[in-house]
Amino acid sequence: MKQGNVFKFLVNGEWRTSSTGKTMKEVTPYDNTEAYEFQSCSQQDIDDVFKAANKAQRSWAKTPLWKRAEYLKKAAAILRENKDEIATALVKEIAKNRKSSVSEVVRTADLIEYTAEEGTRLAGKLMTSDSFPGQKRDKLCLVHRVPLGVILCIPPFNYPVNLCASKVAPALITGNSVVIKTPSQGAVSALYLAAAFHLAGVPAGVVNAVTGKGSEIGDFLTTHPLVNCISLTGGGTTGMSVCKKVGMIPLQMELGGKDAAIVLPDADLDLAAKAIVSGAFSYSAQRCTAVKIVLAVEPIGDELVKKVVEGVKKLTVGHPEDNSDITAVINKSSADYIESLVMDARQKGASEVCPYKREGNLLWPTVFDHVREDMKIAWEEPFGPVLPIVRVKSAEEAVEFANRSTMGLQGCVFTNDIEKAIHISDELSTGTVQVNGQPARGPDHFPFQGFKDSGLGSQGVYFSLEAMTKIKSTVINLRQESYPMN
Ligand SMILES: NC(=O)C1=CN([C@@H]2O[C@H](COP(=O)(O)OP(=O)(O)OC[C@H]3O[C@@H](n4cnc5c(N)ncnc54)[C@H](OP(=O)(O)O)[C@@H]3O)[C@@H](O)[C@H]2O)C=CC1
Ligand SMILES: O=C(O)[C@H](O)COP(=O)(O)O
Repeated sequence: MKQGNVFKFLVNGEWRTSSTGKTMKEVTPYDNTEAYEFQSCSQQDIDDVFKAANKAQRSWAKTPLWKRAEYLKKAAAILRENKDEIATALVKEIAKNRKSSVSEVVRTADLIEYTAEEGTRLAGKLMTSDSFPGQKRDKLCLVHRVPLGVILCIPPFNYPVNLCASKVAPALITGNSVVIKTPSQGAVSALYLAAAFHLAGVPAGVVNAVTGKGSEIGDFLTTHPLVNCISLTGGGTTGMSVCKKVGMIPLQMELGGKDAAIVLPDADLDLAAKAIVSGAFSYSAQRCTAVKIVLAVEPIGDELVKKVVEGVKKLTVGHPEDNSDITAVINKSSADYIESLVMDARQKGASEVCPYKREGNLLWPTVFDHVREDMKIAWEEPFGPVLPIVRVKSAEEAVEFANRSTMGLQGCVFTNDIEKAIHISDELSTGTVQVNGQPARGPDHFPFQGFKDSGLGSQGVYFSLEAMTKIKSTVINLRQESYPMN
């Protein structure tokens, strides 16, 4: 998959260099040294990839389901065998700490195996006409779930292996072929995922992967006539712009979040503080499901803030190879953006209870208390280690505040009163509400969806299987009614 140190792209079962000979280089987030070099795919390359995917799909769809499942299981085993090498790529490309990088690979193998199993159970159904008023039982409807065709899978930088597999595995088991557009930061990690399917013996053209900048090849990819579905995880701006450009094809969009943690006065504050620290700062808060705002219902504000600050002080800051909790954010422009939110909150008088500090792209975990709604940090998604805390007077005020966000991915509520928790869950405009726990996508078979600007459709193994298939029915019109008897 590479020539010298330069990685190739995967087309029709073959690792190739770009037709233009153009490559691009990627630097590590933590010291700006070269991480990898890979192909900058041209429109010609992309055309070749779609043609191959389109051609391979029909025979793949006719491959028995048990056999497709075997390929997936083999790919999962290959990932497990190579978890350390793939983790090295994750460490270098996206500065995820080593332990979390290894778990991303293992979690991905689990996800692929689970998808293989679940996919073999995805059955159609038989419907009969006599259940509808006035009808006789003279029509049998065979309802099948059929593949969509070629799925364009676009993962983000923060889970280039796992969020790629969460699209590829359900697509393959349901008989689709895939074109992976790797994220520019994280491209090699995603290529390793493609390589696992290639090495597992998946037929040529079924799994393809292109590399190149989204800003250069994104439009050509997403508007290509041979794309039958796009599954994208990324920022709201990217998602929205893709939605506006593509025609009438199914879309699965997992976009940004501004997940709120609502802490009620009767909550177990130790539990809440622990979940908030872990939820807000894991992988330096570069998770769509990170806790991005705390709404502390008085009078527990002071006590909660004290416990959160104690937890934050225990976080380690440094190099991903040292398993630091906080590592460099993805690039300079991200660090600059986060800093601009910090300066805005500082200037407008928020209390900096865990102070901001920066060395290059490494940002120390920062907590602002007494954040007000005129501060940008109350609404924006920093995608970096800065946590705003807002004091509110009631649960109703907390819900109203959270619902003013344009995003609606997840939210969480801490309380010992399950009735109140259910009521708040009913009221929050988010795809998921966690009770007494931090927001999280996993376990990966749970449904995962955003309301409002946070997305379109649902992910999660079974829900992705549904998303990557469509219903086809064959109606058998009988000359006489059919009532099977014992
Ligand atoms: N809801 C969820 O599940 C998740 C949401 N996110 C959100 O993603 C953002 C951070 O991830 P990040 O990777 O920076 O997001 P981006 O939106 O910048 O990129 C996501 C993916 O889209 C590609 N892309 C960029 N422009 C286009 C285009 N015009 N057409 C097609 N593809 C394009 C990128 O390629 P390239 O890298 O080459 O630009 C990348 O592969 C945050 O806002 C975060 O909340 C992240 C993870 C999960
Ligand atoms: O990409 C993301 O940020 C995720 O979908 C979040 O996944 P996680 O909750 O497992 O970190």
